[in-house]
Amino acid sequence: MFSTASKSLLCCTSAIGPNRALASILSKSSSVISVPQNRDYHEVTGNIICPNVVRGIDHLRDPRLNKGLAFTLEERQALGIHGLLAAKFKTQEEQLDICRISIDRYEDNLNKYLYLVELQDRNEKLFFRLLAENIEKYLPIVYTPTVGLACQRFGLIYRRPRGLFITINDKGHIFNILKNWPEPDVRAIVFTDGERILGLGDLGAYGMGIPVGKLSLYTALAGIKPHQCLPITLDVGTDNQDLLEDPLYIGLRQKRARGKEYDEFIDEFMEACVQRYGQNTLLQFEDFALINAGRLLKKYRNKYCTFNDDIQGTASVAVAGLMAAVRVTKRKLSENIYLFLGAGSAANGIASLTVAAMVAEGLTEQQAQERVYMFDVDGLLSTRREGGVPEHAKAFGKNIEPEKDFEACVAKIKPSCLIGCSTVGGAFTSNVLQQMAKNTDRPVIFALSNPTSKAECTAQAAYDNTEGRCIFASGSPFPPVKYNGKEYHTGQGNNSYIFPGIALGVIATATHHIPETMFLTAARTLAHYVSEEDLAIGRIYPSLAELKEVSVNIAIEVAKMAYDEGLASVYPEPKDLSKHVHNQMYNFHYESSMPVVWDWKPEEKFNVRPIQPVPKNI
Ligand SMILES: O=C([O-])CC(=O)C(=O)O
Ligand SMILES: [Mg+2]
Repeated sequence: MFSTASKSLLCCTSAIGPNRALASILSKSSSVISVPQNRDYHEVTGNIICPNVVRGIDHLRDPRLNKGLAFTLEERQALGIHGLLAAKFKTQEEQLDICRISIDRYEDNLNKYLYLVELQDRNEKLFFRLLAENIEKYLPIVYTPTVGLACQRFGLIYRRPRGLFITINDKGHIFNILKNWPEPDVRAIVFTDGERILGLGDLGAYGMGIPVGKLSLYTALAGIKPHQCLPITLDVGTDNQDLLEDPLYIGLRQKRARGKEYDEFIDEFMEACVQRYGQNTLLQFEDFALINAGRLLKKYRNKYCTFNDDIQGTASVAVAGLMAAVRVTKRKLSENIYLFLGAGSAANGIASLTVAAMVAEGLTEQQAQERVYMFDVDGLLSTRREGGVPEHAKAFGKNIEPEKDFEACVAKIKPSCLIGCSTVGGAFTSNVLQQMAKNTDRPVIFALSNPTSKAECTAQAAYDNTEGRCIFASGSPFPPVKYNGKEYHTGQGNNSYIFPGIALGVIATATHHIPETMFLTAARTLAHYVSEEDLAIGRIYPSLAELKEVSVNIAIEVAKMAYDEGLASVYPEPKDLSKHVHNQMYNFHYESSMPVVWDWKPEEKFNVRPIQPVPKNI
């Protein structure tokens, strides 16, 4: 049986390229350098290029070296590629124009996605510069929401592999697989087990698009060098029956490993990562299901340099939005009543960080928790309901009358902030939204589930049903809203405002673990970026165009905190942290490929004695 995903036909660009393995097998941990004999291999790892093992044509075939028509005449001749390119010499700017024109020709976003994937495989610097300079335009393609579609269609669009697939069958050998990754200087690994891909559910090995997309933002937004980033999918099977029957499915065709087998696998993975790349390697959990996300974070957070983006990154961006909204509602965080739809990892992460922010305003933890309500598939989290309150959300259960009807709940509890983390598209009905408008003068409404189809309501619906009085944010982008003759540009409360900056700060200081307070620092830094102009057009986040600046500033604040709290391992502490952070960053512009030539004068300072006759039979 074909899944819906694989049945739909696609017209796509070709991304086929030579599938050559890259050269260096240089393991930090073993400090053994082995240079493969295969002539097709060459030594290009990270910033290090060994010219004696890079053949001329590799400068065109290797995406990290390729500049296409931007190679100068001198470079073409010196590298032995003259004649392999058309006569025209182009600047990177001219190439960027061509890229934009080419992408604009596609109407279908998935084809735009494929063009960009192919560009990344062909010319890395051009890809990242294009993305970094056109964030508003291309972020929704390489990232949410289009990346969600790409994951659903992954079996069809899978061409050149990117990242590592480690399966449950590799248990006992994970370190050996990590050794196959050619880059010796990985600083950050984003990994998923594919069980909760955005709001789309269990996509198994098709989830690989997510770590790849997240790491594209590491580079484009925070300038983390591409060779320092490694995307990994942990393939432990899938419980998605549709995929198990999909002939195009590329993952293990078996049910998910669970329990002891799964836990041992993740334990081995975490340990193998630090064994291969060092104790300070940043390990970002992405799109794990509720049953694993929270407990694994708790298990590893003080042992490794790790965080869960869906819990902590999402929490940080949501709290930043709530902080910025204070300037409009004139209500302190501790004066709101919060109702969450969904009581999963994202909801609990946001709720906990909001509690921390309310405590910072002067409430006790208990007083702060009393202001937070949650509603899940079984209704309001009431200690009196059948089955009680799930363990992971215990802090937010209330001793009140159970309620299974969400609309009734919104009327009864009268929240001033409604936060959707339910993955139920359209769950904020007109009635719910109208009730929010009755509850308070300026209701805060966040529809955070991704991608767009899973958002709890659209931006337009939120404005239409609250007489334009709401403060709205969503996880996926929405087009501008028109209300009462005015246009509003609502913000995207997506963790992309947070994780690249956190990662840069952590990497630049080699922080050995990441405390919760770092996410509060990131939230405050982000909230400071929201200008009066942003608020005037309905946006409680800075524009996506400012994402790079925001990310670098989050990194600097995180770096400061790492030193203040004794978490950094880069010593001595740099005098100028901002400069230190900037110094680590990727250069999006082409650099010269000319061999470096320098003066070298052999000096014969000594009078060498004449060669003596060599005695025989020695
Ligand atoms: O990827 C995104 O857009 C945000 C996120 O982490 C999720 O929804 O899981
Ligand atoms: Mg996620």
